[in-house]
Amino acid sequence: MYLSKCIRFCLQQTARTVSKESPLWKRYSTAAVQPKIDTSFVGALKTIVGDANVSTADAIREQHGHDESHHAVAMPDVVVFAESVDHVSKVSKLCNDTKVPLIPFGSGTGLEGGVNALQGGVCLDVTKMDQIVQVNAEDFDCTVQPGVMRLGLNNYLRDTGLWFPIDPGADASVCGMCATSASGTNAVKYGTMRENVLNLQVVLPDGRVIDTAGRGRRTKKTSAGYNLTNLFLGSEGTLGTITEATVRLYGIPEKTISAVCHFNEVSEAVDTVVQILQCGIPMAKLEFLDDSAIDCFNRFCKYDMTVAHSLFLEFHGPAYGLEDQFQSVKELIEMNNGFGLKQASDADERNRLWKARHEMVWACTARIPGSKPYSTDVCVPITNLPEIITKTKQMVVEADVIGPMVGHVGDGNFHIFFPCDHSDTETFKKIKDISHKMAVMAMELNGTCTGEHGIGIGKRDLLVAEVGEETLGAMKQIKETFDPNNIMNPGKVFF
Ligand SMILES: Cc1cc2c(cc1C)N(C[C@H](O)[C@H](O)[C@H](O)COP(=O)(O)OP(=O)(O)OC[C@H]1O[C@@H](n3cnc4c(N)ncnc43)[C@H](O)[C@@H]1O)c1[nH]c(=O)[nH]c(=O)c1N2
Ligand SMILES: O=C(O)C(=O)Cc1ccccc1
Ligand SMILES: [Mn+2]
Repeated sequence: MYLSKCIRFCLQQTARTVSKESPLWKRYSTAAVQPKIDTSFVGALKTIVGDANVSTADAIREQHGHDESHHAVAMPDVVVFAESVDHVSKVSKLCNDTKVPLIPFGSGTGLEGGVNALQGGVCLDVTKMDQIVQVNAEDFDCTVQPGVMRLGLNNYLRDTGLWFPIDPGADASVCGMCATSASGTNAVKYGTMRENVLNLQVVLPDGRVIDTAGRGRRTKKTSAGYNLTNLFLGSEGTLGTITEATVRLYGIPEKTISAVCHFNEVSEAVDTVVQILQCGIPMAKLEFLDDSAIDCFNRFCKYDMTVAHSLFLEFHGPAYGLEDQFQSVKELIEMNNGFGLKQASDADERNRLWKARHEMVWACTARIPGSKPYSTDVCVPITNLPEIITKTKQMVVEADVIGPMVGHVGDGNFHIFFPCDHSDTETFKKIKDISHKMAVMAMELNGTCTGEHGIGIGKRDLLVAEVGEETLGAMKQIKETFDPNNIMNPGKVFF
């Protein structure tokens, strides 16, 4: 009760209603940066990284001025392609000395407008730094530069029998995934980036290069000082540029079982999930798709899957015992009136099943040509999932908008995939309203407004409601300590 009162109070205080006039924002906001980008500044950049690595071409700036989300394009003044840590360090120092915004760019697959250059400035594209620095196969870890993509890393690792399991739907850069604290369908078993990063090399805005756990450290455990690694996970380019990540790896499971089943009621599907987790069955993936999501991907991928609320399940492990886990889950599905349980018979069928899941974003945006995804991304403790899912589904039906529901329900995390077209102002208003109500409801249920996509531009007004005014103040102090000139991705996370 107290929590919910506090959240309502905070929301009244935030930008949604009182915007930057709030005393809260006056107290904590950092001064806006005025870009000073002229020919001599561009010349200085060229001296650092070479002429070919600096671009002011409109097409390149446009490409770097947005991610995959619906947020309006905001072009940087100039795009710089770094080829080394030294480049990143010198460019950062130049921007800091001249108070020019600096926005790190991974692969632009973010969903909260993270790379959009709200105040112009320099977009620092790190994709050319694409070396896998080290693989310590026996220790189950590896170190990568910021241009290494998760799928490329897994291709490289295949012969070692190891893999990196964190799997946001897009093929993102591993360091970009650090920056947003990403996760995906495998988080139920393997966790998110927070549980899987051992060390980060970061270039601070003034050009200093630090290793968050100390140079070369890659232990599973450490009690040495503050956890700076975790500070940079989810920092969304606002504290520094990540130039190396040391991440955990896992053995490719000996056996994998994938399956799908259906339910007539949302509540039956979600109750099944809660019971599977409460029984301690070690699932690898546990994904929910509602009837409207299945309908979308049947149309998009020309599938003929039963149009009903569905659970997509996967088990990883040694061959011994895995079938028993499946049988236990089967019983729970039957107890909750689930039907049509079907195991993928081979790797091809399994890939087909999961490809369909990962195509969902595009299947939904295809429903409204020209639309872009609007990210809703709430996460609650698992016992509160049935309530929020049921109420959210009701809101979407009542508003009569296209809004398929897809959830990493094994983590208490789910999305409504709203295809968003800004020119349809009436629908946009409805989408915004449902999204806001979902976030408030999640917070009232001890959850978060973003389980995996981040705050970016879209959820800045919710951050204070989520963490409270004092905690937001502490976050702002950290920001000011690392980035006193507010050059790092200004306007993101905080107003
Ligand atoms: C179809 C589809 C499906 C999904 C998703 C996207 C899409 C298009 N995502 C979102 C996205 O893939 C995820 O946020 C990635 O972590 C973004 O990585 P990029 O390399 O693309 O970062 P991108 O370049 O988009 O940058 C994102 C943010 O990180 C910062 N940044 C990037 N690289 C940095 C670096 N080296 N140092 C410091 N800051 C840096 C940027 O400044 C920005 O603020 C997702 N996510 C998820 O968690 N779960 C999911 O299920 C999905 N699913
Ligand atoms: O597919 C997912 O799991 C995502 O996180 C992608 C997503 C979620 C919500 C809106 C758009 C894209
Ligand atoms: Mn997701």
